[in-house]
Amino acid sequence: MEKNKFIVIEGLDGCGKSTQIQRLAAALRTRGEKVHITAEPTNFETGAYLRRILAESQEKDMYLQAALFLADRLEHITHPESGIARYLKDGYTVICDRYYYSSFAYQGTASDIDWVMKINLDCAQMLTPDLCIFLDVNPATCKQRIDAVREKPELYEKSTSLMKNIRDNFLNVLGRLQKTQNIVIIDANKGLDDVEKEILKYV
Ligand SMILES: Nc1ncnc2c1ncn2[C@@H]1O[C@H](COP(=O)(O)OP(=O)(O)O)[C@@H](O)[C@H]1O
Ligand SMILES: Cc1cn([C@H]2C[C@H](O)[C@@H](COP(=O)(O)OP(=O)(O)O)O2)c(=O)[nH]c1=O
Repeated sequence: MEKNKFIVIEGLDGCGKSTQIQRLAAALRTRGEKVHITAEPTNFETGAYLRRILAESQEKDMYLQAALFLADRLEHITHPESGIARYLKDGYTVICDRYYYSSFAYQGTASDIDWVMKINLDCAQMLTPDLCIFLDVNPATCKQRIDAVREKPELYEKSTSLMKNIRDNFLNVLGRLQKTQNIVIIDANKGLDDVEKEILKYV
């Protein structure tokens, strides 16, 4: 893969995104690439507000949530100093922990998934990733991993059945988008080294 690419890593909470992003970044840096790691929700104001909603499991309308994630995403792309577009322009490979695919899967559980896709994909300044890798892990395994490290589960970590619905949404939406976007689904129910090797085949 050429330099200066926008790579998104997606998957359920606890699927291993953060761990694999660190490993991928290290591998790309060894190849001499400049790498910027980033995540959604962001640390900007809307992202911080969203993290509070998630941590406190606040009752919020799904359409409102989808709009807030979109607002956070727009700032994430366009922020003049630390936005994704700025890093890409400066020659970095950008690796992003979650992007609009998460809005489709999570906010799509209790709202109109097509509306969530429309507001995101129609958005004038929205950047299409060069590659999206979905780490597909059994929801029960993800739930066990989360419960092992969290005192209190967040909004979307409350039950294996909710996580199963989110996985189904991911697979549905990614299947639809695979026709027009570069999307790879990896069986990530394996050891860390095996998953890393599989990811590197596509990057
Ligand atoms: N392939 C794997 N096998 C076993 N444990 C894993 C694997 N990948 C990640 N983990 C563990 O699962 C937990 C969640 O991983 P993390 O990378 O934080 O996931 P995420 O960022 O997707 O929430 C961590 O404790 C991590 O060490
Ligand atoms: C980007 C995004 C995240 N989310 C949710 C998924 C996760 O449950 C949560 C936080 O994501 P994440 O930071 O990956 O989880 P954690 O740091 O707790 O391991 O935000 C959405 O619901 N919609 C979105 O558009």
